[in-house]
Amino acid sequence: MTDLPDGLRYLPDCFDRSEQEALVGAIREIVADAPLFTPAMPKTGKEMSVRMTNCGVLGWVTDKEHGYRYQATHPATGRPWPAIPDMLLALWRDISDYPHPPEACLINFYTDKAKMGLHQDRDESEFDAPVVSVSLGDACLFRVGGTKRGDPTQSFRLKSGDVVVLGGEARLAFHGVDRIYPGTSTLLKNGGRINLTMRRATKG
Ligand SMILES: O=C(O)CCC(=O)C(=O)O
Ligand SMILES: [Fe+2]
Repeated sequence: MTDLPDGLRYLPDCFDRSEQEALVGAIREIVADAPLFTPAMPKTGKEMSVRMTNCGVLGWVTDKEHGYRYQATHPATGRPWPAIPDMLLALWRDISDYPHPPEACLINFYTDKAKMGLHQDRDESEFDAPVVSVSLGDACLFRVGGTKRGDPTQSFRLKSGDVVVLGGEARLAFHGVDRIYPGTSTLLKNGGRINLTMRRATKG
């Protein structure tokens, strides 16, 4: 991990165990109101291996018909997304270096076999704000490269309580999750990994 792209910050152990437990409690409440759904790729309709939901005034969704987008309501219930928990807003205030709050917090749930292909987060119209990512539960192998798909990549392990910031030059860095390491955390009763990414979708 000698030369991480400029603007990528890795903040290990940002949340201690009791804070992680509090976050999981808050996520459980969110999921009770805004159930996990299975996202599908635009056009092909191929389902992703993660399940997801959101909190915030906007949420990121995707389906075969309408593709990647942010919207104010849950695709299945039609209800507004629940609020972003205060602990996450506090993290954003502390580390985002951006003067407005995040609008969306995407919640990804990975089972043992789930992964996420290399991609850029570019459905936002504000790239001055970073994407702030929190990992909970089982560790994963995270891959990050440059701003072009073919750029060299490097991989490192993210564990429960770690935070990654994709900002500055790295805001549009390609990244993905190659694999989950089952049984590496006791945080989630049934195992798996939760990733939270706070995003600003519109200009402040
Ligand atoms: O799970 C992760 O660590 C990354 C998630 C991600 O890149 C995304 O939701 O766009
Ligand atoms: Fe991403």
